[in-house]
Amino acid sequence: MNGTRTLPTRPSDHGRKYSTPMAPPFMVSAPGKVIVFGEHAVVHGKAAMAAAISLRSYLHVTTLSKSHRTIRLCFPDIGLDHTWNIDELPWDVFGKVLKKPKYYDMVTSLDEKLVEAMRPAIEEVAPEEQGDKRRILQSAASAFLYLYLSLQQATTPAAIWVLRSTLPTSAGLGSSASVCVCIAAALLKQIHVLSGPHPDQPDEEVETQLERINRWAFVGELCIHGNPSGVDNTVSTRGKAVLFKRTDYTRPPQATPINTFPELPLLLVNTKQPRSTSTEVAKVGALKKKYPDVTEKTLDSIDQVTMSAYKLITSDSFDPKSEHNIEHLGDLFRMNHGLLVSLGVSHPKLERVRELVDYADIGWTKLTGAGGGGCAITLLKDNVDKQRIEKLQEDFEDAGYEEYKTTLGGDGVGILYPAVLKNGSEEKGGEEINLQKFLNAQGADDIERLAGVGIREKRPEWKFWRLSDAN
Ligand SMILES: Nc1ncnc2c1ncn2[C@@H]1O[C@H](COP(=O)(O)OP(=O)(O)OP(=O)(O)O)[C@@H](O)[C@H]1O
Ligand SMILES: C[C@@](O)(CCO)CC(=O)[O-]
Repeated sequence: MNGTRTLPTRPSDHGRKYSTPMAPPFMVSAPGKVIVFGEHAVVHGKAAMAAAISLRSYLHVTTLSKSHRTIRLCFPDIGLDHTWNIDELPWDVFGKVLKKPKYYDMVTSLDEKLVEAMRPAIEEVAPEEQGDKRRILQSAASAFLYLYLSLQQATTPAAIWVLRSTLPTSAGLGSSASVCVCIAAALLKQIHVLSGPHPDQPDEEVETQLERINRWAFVGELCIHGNPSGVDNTVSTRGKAVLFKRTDYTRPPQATPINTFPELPLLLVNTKQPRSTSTEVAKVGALKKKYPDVTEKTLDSIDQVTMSAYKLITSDSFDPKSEHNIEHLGDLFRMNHGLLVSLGVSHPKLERVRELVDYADIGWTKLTGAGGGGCAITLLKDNVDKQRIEKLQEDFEDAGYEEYKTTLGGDGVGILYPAVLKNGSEEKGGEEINLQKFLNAQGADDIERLAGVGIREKRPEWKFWRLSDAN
């Protein structure tokens, strides 16, 4: 069954009085991330340091009445609009063939039998598309379907899922992880196994909810990436900044919150060179197979760079305004980038960013995320002349690159339940973000204006699972 364009309406779209006990439309949002140190090495059990950014994905879920039996996925950023008939999905594979995992289980690999059973439903997604475009659409659809079949029942109500992101897709800023966190959180919310979020929730309970969401987001990442370390979904779920390490994939990773993550003067530039994380990760895997000793040593060196940066920024004497400290961190940026180049995951367009920054002599640059294109981050030197930054920004524009303004270390996954904002008015009811409004938003600015989390203004209706020491 393919994309129907008309949107079924609920009995009452205007007020919030529903004539049936249907769940109201709700939203989930999760941030992207920058990896400050340690990408790729982290896939091989070394440490990585990453921070959430203010660019985010937003998922809107509308439950339909019992007369509908469809699940529609509408992900306009990537051109996906597909509808499945719920009763035609392979629900029977679980139970008959496989043991259905519990919502609290830790799933660390995909079950080939379920992947196989899902295949016909995935094959019918975007059959008219070819190559990379098809892969992008089908991988997003598989992440959703795998989680949907794992967490829901055949009796699940019909629904429309619309996802829009202010993050660039496939650019190293964790777009896939933020999508997977949104999907995992929304599915868990729908089956009523998430408590909160509410302000006085004890830390232990907050941890349980975050862990639950993160585990399933990781399964979504397995569908998109193949071999994720879990750092992206962990930062996207928890927000702020973490030092992450995973040596044993059958156990939860170590994720040490960095509560004192400094406000660093960073430029974030997208080369707009498309690439896929799974390809870049596979490249390093192949290199390690070919040259095990040398590659392992390179990965160990990245680990040392990451740990050295961690020690530096968590030391009591670290001051982001200190020229000496920033130079130290900058040197570590340069070393980390050089090691990534030697692993073969840079790209001429990323090297061009580094070159332009080096010529301007205003900071230190490294690729961020999987590389092969995508984004670079530049740590700016102290007291850099404004004109030199402006000239550099012109050079970036001339090269066809895009710079993003973002802040580091914001909130992780959040929920807006129901999808209603008061928007400064005390009027009863407030303003509902209905499906059509969400679909009509034009681009990132409009999405943020309509539903944005903590960027333009504090929106108290959005709720987050916050740990007491991370506020
Ligand atoms: N806005 C979006 N809507 C729907 N699916 C998306 C969206 N953004 C990303 N995706 C899914 O995530 C995939 C991109 O994941 P990929 O890991 O290659 O890039 P990334 O997560 O942006 O980069 P990195 O892993 O280096 O941070 C896409 O192929 C698509 O399946
Ligand atoms: C390249 C990589 O290290 C980071 C991608 O953002 C892959 C991963 O950790 O899953």
